[in-house]
Amino acid sequence: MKRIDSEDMRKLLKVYFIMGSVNCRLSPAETLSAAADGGITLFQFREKGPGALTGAALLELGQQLRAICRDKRIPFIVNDDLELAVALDADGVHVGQDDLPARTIRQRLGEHKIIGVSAHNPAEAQQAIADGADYLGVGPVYPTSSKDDAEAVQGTAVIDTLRRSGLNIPLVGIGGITLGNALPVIRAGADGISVISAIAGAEDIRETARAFGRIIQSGMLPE
Ligand SMILES: Cc1ncc(COP(=O)(O)OP(=O)(O)O)c(N)n1
Ligand SMILES: Cc1nc(C(=O)O)sc1CCOP(=O)(O)O
Ligand SMILES: [Mg+2]
Repeated sequence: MKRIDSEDMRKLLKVYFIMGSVNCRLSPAETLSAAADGGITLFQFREKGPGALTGAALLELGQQLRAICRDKRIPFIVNDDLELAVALDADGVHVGQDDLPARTIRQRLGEHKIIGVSAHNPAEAQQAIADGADYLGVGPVYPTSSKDDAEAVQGTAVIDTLRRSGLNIPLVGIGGITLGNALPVIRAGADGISVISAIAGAEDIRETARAFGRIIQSGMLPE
């Protein structure tokens, strides 16, 4: 099978929800189901941070969330962990600058799986593309409390810089994105937004996911 087409990838990035058990107010299954009903377009299982599950419990949760994504027809991406991704037959893997190189992931998974890479500047982005990335995650755009070791806040300027350097790869902004500040991320050149807390911690998860979709689709804030 062949690599995902760039235009299909851009569509998947529109409302990219990321979470693990530590991010959830409700159970992870309830959280993901509600977000899926609200129209998220892509999901990343990121079981990370204090209290994160390991071993059999990690695998069990992964299987549960994987099944929900299959049922709702949402591609399922695993963060960092290539072996977990293989065990869960994930649709792809996301890696950062301190993780396994995208080239290694591509060699192991083949052409048909989705590979995302975090990039913070044009040099990292160019390397990711050369290594076979299908999309970039760029951030933190705004201050975030969901990642202890996040880089310095970059604002939307980092996305603008990447686009002005001529990069046309599908790209998603990440870090501190909310319904109130998502639009400038898109206007700077991102194809979508990637969110943990604004959806996982929302009072109404389904409606919040839906509202992100409306903003990204219309390029406008709701009335
Ligand atoms: C879509 C997306 N973008 C960026 C990241 C961050 O990846 P990384 O820098 O490897 O940090 P961790 O998430 O592993 O802590 C991401 N996960 N997803
Ligand atoms: C997982 C992650 N990566 C980041 C990066 O900058 O690469 S910021 C981040 C956390 C995003 O969570 P929230 O939407 O709650 O701010
Ligand atoms: Mg990582």
